[in-house]
Amino acid sequence: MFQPSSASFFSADDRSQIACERAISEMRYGRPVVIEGQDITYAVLALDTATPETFHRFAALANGEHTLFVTHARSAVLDIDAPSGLFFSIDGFAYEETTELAYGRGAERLPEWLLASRQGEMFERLARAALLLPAFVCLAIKSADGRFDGCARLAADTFDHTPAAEADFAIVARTRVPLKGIEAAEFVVFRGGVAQRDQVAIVVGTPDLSRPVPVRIHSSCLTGDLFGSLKCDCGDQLREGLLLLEQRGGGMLLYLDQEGRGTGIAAKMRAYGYQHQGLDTVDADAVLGFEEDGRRYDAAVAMLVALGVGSVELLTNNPRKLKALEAAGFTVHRRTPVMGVVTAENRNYLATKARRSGHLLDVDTMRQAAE
Ligand SMILES: Nc1nc2c(ncn2[C@@H]2O[C@H](COP(=O)(O)OP(=O)(O)OP(=O)(O)O)[C@@H](O)[C@H]2O)c(=O)[nH]1
Ligand SMILES: [Zn+2]
Repeated sequence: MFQPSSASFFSADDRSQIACERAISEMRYGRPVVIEGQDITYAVLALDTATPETFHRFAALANGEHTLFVTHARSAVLDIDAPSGLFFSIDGFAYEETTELAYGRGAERLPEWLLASRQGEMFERLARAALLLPAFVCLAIKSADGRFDGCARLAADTFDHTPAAEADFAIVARTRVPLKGIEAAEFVVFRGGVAQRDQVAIVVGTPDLSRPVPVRIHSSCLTGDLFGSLKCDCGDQLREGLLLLEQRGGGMLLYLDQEGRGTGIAAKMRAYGYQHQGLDTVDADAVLGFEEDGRRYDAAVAMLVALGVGSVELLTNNPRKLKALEAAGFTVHRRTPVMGVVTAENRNYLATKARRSGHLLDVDTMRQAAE
């Protein structure tokens, strides 16, 4: 018979995990959340989902003591060196002025600021988990401050517990889905991670698990994968990758729910807006407060383990994926490049990835090969 290990359904770790999930959900609804630190407790409002009305309500309650948290990447865009981000004093700032300061290109006056300490990294991770821009209106409060009664609360160190949750994935369904040109494809659906979103692995053929398994780890790209956007090479890589797996006699493609390098479709479209103004893919993300590439591969690791894979041939040009798998204990037997087609529209994007993000791409050779 099942014996509960304690009198309560939830363990302490469960509780902090739940607090975190609730806070993320509340943020996406545009409501303030209380974050209890060892030294300071903050009420925070994610600017991405705030409205002028909620912003001004928060500001009025704050009596001018509220600040704007921005990340290291955003601080650097504003020419300030702040390793863990910083807090701007925004007393008297209107909503539009604050959003401009947080992720616009025309911030006219920089108010006084204070460096953030470790809490900055926590704010950044929270925003990433919520798929929101990493900019928060903050107010230091006493833990029992009645002004924020009813708000979701979480402990600042909650994220120290989440890596386990990020890697907790279970298979919920697997079934055959024949694809164009690939008769033997099986979709294996996993559920888990912080947001319990579903992720899919596509097993092509019958890979020999006793040998290095050909694996492609692909981050979702709605525009490229589905609509054939000319701005990137993702759709080509997706289809090329699957065909390559078939040619190898079997392999696996992990289709990770990491739109926009994990920033989400909304942030990616904002970044495209800045790219139309002439910024490259790295600088456009930085204006929005994002580091160059903050993707984690815990889900990929968990999926490969569940599928019985130990050693891989990795189909990628991205050395970070290689490092992530090696750090998780996989043997990367070899790396095979996956090339899309170079076009006038994606040439700069690919060149930026090679030049600034360390991708192993020789864009000129690719273009000549395509001609
Ligand atoms: N933020 C941002 N994301 C982009 C942009 N263009 C494409 N993406 C995203 O970048 C990711 C591309 O990921 P992957 O297909 O894993 O490719 P990769 O990291 O380039 O590595 P390999 O293809 O394995 O060499 C997808 O999540 C896209 O949605 C952009 O300009 N800005
Ligand atoms: Zn893409």
